[in-house]
Amino acid sequence: MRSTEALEGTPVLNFANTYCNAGSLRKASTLYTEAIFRLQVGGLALGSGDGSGGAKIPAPAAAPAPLRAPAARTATAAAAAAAAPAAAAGDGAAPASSEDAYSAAEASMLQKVIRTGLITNKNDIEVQRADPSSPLYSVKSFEALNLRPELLKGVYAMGFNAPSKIQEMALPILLADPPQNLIAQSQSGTGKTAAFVLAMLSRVDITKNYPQVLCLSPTYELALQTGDVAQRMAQYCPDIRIKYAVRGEEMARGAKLDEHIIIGTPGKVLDWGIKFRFFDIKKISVFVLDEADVMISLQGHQDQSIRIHKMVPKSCQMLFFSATYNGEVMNFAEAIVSNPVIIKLKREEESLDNIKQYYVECMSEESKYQAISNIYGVITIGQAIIFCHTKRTASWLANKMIADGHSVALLSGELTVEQRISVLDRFRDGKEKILITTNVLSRGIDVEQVTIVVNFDLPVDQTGSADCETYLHRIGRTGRFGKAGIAINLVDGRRSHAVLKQIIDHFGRKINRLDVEDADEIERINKD
Ligand SMILES: Nc1ncnc2c1ncn2[C@@H]1O[C@H](COP(=O)(O)OP(=O)(O)OP(=O)(O)O)[C@@H](O)[C@H]1O
Repeated sequence: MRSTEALEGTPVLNFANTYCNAGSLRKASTLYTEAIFRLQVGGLALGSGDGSGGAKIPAPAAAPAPLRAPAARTATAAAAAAAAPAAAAGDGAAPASSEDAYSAAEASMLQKVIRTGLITNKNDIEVQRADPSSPLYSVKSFEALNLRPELLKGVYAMGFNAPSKIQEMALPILLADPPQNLIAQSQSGTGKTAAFVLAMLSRVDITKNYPQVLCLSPTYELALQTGDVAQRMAQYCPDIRIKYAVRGEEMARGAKLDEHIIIGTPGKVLDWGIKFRFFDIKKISVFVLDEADVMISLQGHQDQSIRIHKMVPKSCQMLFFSATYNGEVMNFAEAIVSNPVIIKLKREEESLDNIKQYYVECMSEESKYQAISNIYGVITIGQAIIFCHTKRTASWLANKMIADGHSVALLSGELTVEQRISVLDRFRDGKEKILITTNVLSRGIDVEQVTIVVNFDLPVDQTGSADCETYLHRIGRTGRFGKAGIAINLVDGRRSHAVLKQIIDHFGRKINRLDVEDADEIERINKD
């Protein structure tokens, strides 16, 4: 992961490291936010309504065109006039250079930061069992699991009343005696981490002062996040000790770990377990691979994870968890985990059913901006995400909106993971109402409170054709879980019209035209 490494050694990270090691990434991310603001890391334009949040604000110039009646609640007239991004001007569908490559682990981390609760999934669970003779259980309550009372108390203290769908099926397997191996897949936010953390904690034998449970995470941040869940769940079990094996954590030569649980990244765990022998890997009885697809894919940490996997004893319980597994990775997982039970929670199909889609005819980048101003002038919008094709357009738009008095967060691919986390943290907490972003946020991230998604530029692939999958992911950010959402597509020029038509044809859904100079019409989109 590029960014955290690059920041290591800076005051920002050292300060936050100290905090993270105390076990709370959430607190750390707040510190990052503050530290980042102080240091004004280049490229981050993040502002509040008064424009004082460190944003780069261009000087005001042109006023926006007025709305037709009843224009009583027009947007602030002091529009800024930063130079419009030339590359995109006149045709929002231009296939400008792609940016924002980000890893599945980063996406998962951002997801965890922005999500506030459990995602309830009504879809079916598929269970494949290697040993058909052993019966299948599911639990409807945490009491039924016969947990230590202190652990049960911790689960309830976290606000968990009943197991989630995946937990119903996974927990009996995780806690089974004799232990069973498990490969589990279910979408992000469905309670996987909580499930395996509960298993990790309940498997600890506190009479033995050495590591018994090893949990591997692909990144420093994810390891800390998992540790944070473990510490909260074990808040009434002070006798259970957890150690992070992540960068920044150092041990004296010859020292031995007496913690029960190690949560860490593969490189550090290899160093500690094999090179320095700070713990005896042969005594590990539970091995958890979080984000298993990243950990065992060829592009991921396969070599290191497999080396560790090979060192743990055969009798060790193997638990692989992931939101996704591609076919190859699943085959590989099945090959290295003996007799696994495989649980899959089918993903709820993203659908356009409860999203009202509109397009707005625009002449230029400026008129796209005007369209947004007019909409904001008429209806009250909770939180919105605006997608741009390039980071240049995104930062141009952010500057203009900030200058217009909006509270705007900007998230683009050039930000470090810490910066992205802090931006999302603030947006989730409602500190900014508008999030302007590129495709960095289009996939996999659930922002529950978003009511409007604006495609400032329609999503296109390398050839300039409609990227319908990305379109679905983007507008799927709104209208989740039965709530109605609104998607507005700003269209300028021949090419972007052609892209819009491809999207309409692809989904077979009408996208209505919205006249943003007619306040009545704008008001109606909020009511229909
Ligand atoms: N049984 C439960 N009841 C209520 N909330 C829960 C329950 N289990 C987990 N949660 C909460 O739901 C959210 C998502 O849970 P969790 O992080 O375990 O999901 P996940 O599937 O591991 O997600 P990801 O794939 O992003 O890692 C968290 O805020 C967690 O505290």
